[in-house]
Amino acid sequence: MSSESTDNLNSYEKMQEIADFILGQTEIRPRIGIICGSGLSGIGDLLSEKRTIPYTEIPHFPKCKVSGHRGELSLGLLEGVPVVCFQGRCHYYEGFGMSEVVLATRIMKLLGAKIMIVTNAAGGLNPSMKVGDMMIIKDHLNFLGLSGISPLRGSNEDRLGPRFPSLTDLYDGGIRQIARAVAVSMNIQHEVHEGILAALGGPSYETVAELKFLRLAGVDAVGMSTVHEAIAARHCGMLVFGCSLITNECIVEYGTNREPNHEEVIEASKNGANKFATFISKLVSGLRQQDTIA
Ligand SMILES: O=P(O)(O)O[C@@H]1C[C@H](O)[C@@H](CO)O1
Ligand SMILES: Nc1nc2[nH]cnc2c(=O)[nH]1
Repeated sequence: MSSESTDNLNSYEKMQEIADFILGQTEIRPRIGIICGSGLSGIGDLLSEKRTIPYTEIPHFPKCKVSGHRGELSLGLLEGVPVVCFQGRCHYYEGFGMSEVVLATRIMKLLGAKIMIVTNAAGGLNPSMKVGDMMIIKDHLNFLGLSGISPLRGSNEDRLGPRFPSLTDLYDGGIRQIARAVAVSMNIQHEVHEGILAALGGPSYETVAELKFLRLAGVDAVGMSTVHEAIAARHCGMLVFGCSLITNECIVEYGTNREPNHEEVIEASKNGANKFATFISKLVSGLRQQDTIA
């Protein structure tokens, strides 16, 4: 499929076909689905009894092309929990339609996942956040969604969820609590923040004026993804946990001669990837112990 916006993946039957194809490749029946952000595909390397499928082999599946995204999924056991890990995502700015952007989310639901863990690389706007820190997403400000660009636009698929879902407490409070406890157990609580993610359209980074505006609005970190998947996950009844790796400090002053760039984002996520992956795998272990995935 081309990366042009075809937005033609709304068909439940097509999604079921994709899910059936994946289920036919493995005995793993995932309880948790993970979406890996830029440079964070290493989470999938921690899986045992792993079966990896390149997106190019999956019927109808869009092919993501941004560097830092591997373009494959892995099914296996993480801390003994069956999971599916999407190592690479499609972004709206690439030209994909929203139904392609959230396809992985809907597929994990059809594979049987109850919880979605969604991750991304984000710019740190809150001055207390340093490159390499993590931010548990407490809530989001979705600038695309506020103007009607939604994965739920179009006729509703009732087999997935309701026409008018609520997004109150979208990022599950119980899972966030477990994540905070994991941070303490790893002695990284000073590096693990909790805050508001703003989603912008990208692919350009933000202007100084936009960042000043976002700061006034209470935003802690800025990204180009994640919120659409979170909305689609809530729509189809999954619990959502979101976590950002802070890959760059937002430049909120003029004339500094500093600029954000994707190479810096990838470099920072490479450096932070191991700790981030350990944090996510310990969270999965915590979810198993609390029977959240039963
Ligand atoms: O897939 P994510 O949201 O982690 O990727 C971020 C947003 C852009 O794709 C890119 C910007 O550097 O990283
Ligand atoms: N919008 C946005 N997304 C990012 N992803 C990684 N860094 C950034 C950033 O500074 N801004």
